[in-house]
Amino acid sequence: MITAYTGTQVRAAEEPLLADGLGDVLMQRAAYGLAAAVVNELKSRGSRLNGSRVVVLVGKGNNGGDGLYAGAFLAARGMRTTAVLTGNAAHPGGLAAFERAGGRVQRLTEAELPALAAEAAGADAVIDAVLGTGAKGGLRGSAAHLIDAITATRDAEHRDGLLVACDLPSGIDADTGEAAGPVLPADITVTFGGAKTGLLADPGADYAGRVLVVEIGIEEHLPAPSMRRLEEADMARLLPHPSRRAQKYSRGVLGVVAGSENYPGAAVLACRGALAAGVGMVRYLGPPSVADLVRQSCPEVVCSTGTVAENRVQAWLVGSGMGPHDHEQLTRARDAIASDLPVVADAGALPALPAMLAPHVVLTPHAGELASLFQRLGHGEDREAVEAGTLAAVRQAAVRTGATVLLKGATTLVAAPWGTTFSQADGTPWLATAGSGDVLAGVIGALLAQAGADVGRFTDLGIEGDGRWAAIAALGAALHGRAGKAASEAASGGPIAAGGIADALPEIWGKVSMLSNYGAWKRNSHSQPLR
Ligand SMILES: NC(=O)C1=CN([C@@H]2O[C@H](COP(=O)(O)OP(=O)(O)OC[C@H]3O[C@@H](n4cnc5c(N)ncnc54)[C@H](O)[C@@H]3O)[C@@H](O)[C@H]2O)[C@@H](O)CC1
Ligand SMILES: [K+]
Repeated sequence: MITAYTGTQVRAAEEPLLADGLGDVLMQRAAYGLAAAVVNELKSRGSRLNGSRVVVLVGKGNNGGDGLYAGAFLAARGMRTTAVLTGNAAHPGGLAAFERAGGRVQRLTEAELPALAAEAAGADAVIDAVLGTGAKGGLRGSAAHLIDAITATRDAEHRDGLLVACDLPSGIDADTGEAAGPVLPADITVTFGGAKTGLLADPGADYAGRVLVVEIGIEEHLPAPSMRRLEEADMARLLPHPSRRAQKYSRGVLGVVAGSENYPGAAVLACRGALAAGVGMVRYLGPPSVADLVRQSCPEVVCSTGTVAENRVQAWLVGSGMGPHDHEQLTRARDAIASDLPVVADAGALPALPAMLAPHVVLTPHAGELASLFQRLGHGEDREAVEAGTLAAVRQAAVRTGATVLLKGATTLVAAPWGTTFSQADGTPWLATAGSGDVLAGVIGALLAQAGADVGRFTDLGIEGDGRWAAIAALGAALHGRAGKAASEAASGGPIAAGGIADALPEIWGKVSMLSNYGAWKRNSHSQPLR
């Protein structure tokens, strides 16, 4: 599991060591990890280290101190290293070490700015150490102008020197991932003690590139993470496995209220997603013409008639491919939400939600749908505002609705109404295709239907109480993302259609389970009932 923390959490974890006078030791560890990452990356690019040109952009705080000590390590390895001091001061110990190692120091002035920007744009590597967790707002003044000029020159001259962010890209909010000004987009972010939440939420994640965590000795003082990302081993532990005596009803039945005369395909894709994700049975409720199509496309699905109350299921999926005029379907969606069973509410169900929901209701909006939801709740965020602050938006939506909210995007975020947040980035941009969300809703619905009463697999991972609904939604996003990626890879990196995501999913599930000893134990352990 990748865990992430707010800047405040990391700084609090540093406190006991700072009190013991270990501040400089922490900084040297951080700087050494940063320098090592630069060296490794330059080597993997085939660059010669000796004589290569490195520019360190240095702010006046400890982030700049990290950058200066890292620059000193690199200068000592024979790199031609320049530190550009963007503030009116610099970390004294770091500056002295940098100069001792033979680094060149330049103060940023308006007159020098164009030459320094050109030097940085043409360098083999730039270390961005202007602002870290102590930043208040984004880059301003000459530091902001310098970043703009470096970006413009790199673009104009097609330069691709390595860009490395020290702890986080300067100007990104460590907690929220918001960017309040220009930001240099990094190839790698080397972050210290633990990932910062802002690196795992867009737009911060967009600017961070690959995130490497360097241990500096504060880790045992960190509290419970403020954000988590499920990796393969976690997925394997959370995936349900049928017990030897399982039968279709005990494995979970998902009721699907989706599709309409206008969008019949959404019902099919939602059912295909559910069937691929281990559910015992799918029951479909909807207009007869859509039911016919579902029967033809997925003969495994049982098409039922009647009301929600008349159909026995363990969870509901409602809303995919439904519009505001599909009154009968909307009534079913509302009844399902009121049923006390776990529900995934997608697309057309989102405008029909009651004011207050519960965490076992999982909403799956994209940014535009979340903005509409906010507007109905009487708050003004538009789509742009949601995209500029995805983490704050998803958390607010969860708090305001009381539901678990999954915000779809390049980085998918899931927030429980209190506490737990997940960030998954398992997919490929090819997943942005019509019907992809219907498959995702089906996958999450199937996992909700299989949730049962076994909370042990969640608490084993430190996920308590109602946080498990968010974990299930994150697991669904992880499976969906990886299946999409696998489908594209099977097409040599080419495009995928939504149905292909469902087709690729069982193999992903199998591989994830197989790679985990826990999964193997669970499959072979006949005395362990699922539910
Ligand atoms: N505290 C510690 O012991 C450690 C800190 N580390 C590094 O220290 C960083 C945090 O250091 P600091 O608390 O000094 O904070 P920063 O280095 O992030 O920045 C704080 C300084 O920048 C100024 N500043 C804040 N916002 C600004 C803005 N928008 N424009 C211009 N100047 C602004 C502040 O007045 C202050 O002087 C971490 O990100 C990490 O890189 C690491 O060395 C590990 C150990
Ligand atoms: K930085």
